[in-house]
Amino acid sequence: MQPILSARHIRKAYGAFIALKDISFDIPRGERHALIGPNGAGKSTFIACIAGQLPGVEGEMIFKGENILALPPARLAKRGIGRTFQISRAFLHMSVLENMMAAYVIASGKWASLSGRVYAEKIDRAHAMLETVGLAERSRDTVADLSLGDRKRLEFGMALAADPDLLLLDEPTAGMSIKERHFLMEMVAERVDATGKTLIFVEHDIDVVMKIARRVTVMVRGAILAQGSPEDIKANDEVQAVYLGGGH
Ligand SMILES: Nc1ncnc2c1ncn2[C@@H]1O[C@H](COP(=O)(O)OP(=O)(O)OP(=O)(O)O)[C@@H](O)[C@H]1O
Repeated sequence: MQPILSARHIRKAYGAFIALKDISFDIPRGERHALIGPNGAGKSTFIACIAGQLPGVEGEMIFKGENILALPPARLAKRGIGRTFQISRAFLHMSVLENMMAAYVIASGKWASLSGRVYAEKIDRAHAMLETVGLAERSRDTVADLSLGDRKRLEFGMALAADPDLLLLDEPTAGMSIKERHFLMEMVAERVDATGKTLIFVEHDIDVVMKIARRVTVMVRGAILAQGSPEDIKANDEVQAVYLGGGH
């Protein structure tokens, strides 16, 4: 099967510093793929390259057969690439339901002309998504009052509102307790599989990676060190030496 995403010789420099040296790999449709590696390896830079958030990226990023490297984030969203964003400060004092509604309105691209029927339909979808991400009981609460774990669930639900084919999550579990991390990522995996999406996520917790990823790419200093199943990666001596063994 044709991969949903093919990175070909991706190179990105910040001034004189080369953050991504020559990254090439394929992601099959429906895969749950983890990017791991020590701090500064280039994981976030690579995610930002796919999401169209960085200028001056060289190479080719083929998504569903089209080179998307020069496309701005809004066009990428339309083509089916989604990522989570932190809920901005201005929205923290709105309710959970209002934030989810906003995500549906933004995803539809119809800002100004919400007819009563369209509005009712979006409310229904927003309620259904809150149910899906386990926040139905919190719909009237203010986002600022949510726990970090619940806020991440909401951000994930908001990213799903655009129904992306490829979902990018950059350290979705950062700052969470071990229990919350597993709870969030099990829900993410279940949703990704149930809706036939493809997932690329950056994760530092190797236990979460082992449980959630079907395949893992290990990055070190802007290059790929290893790629394989979570079991292969854990057993790889080089990966143990530079990352998993704790010597980083
Ligand atoms: N805007 C920038 N300007 C200059 N250098 C940058 C910029 N953004 C990132 N870098 C550098 O590029 C390298 C890769 O950074 P990146 O954030 O992609 O790594 P990472 O693997 O995601 O690290 P972490 O796990 O710490 O988030 C780092 O050395 C970082 O300092």
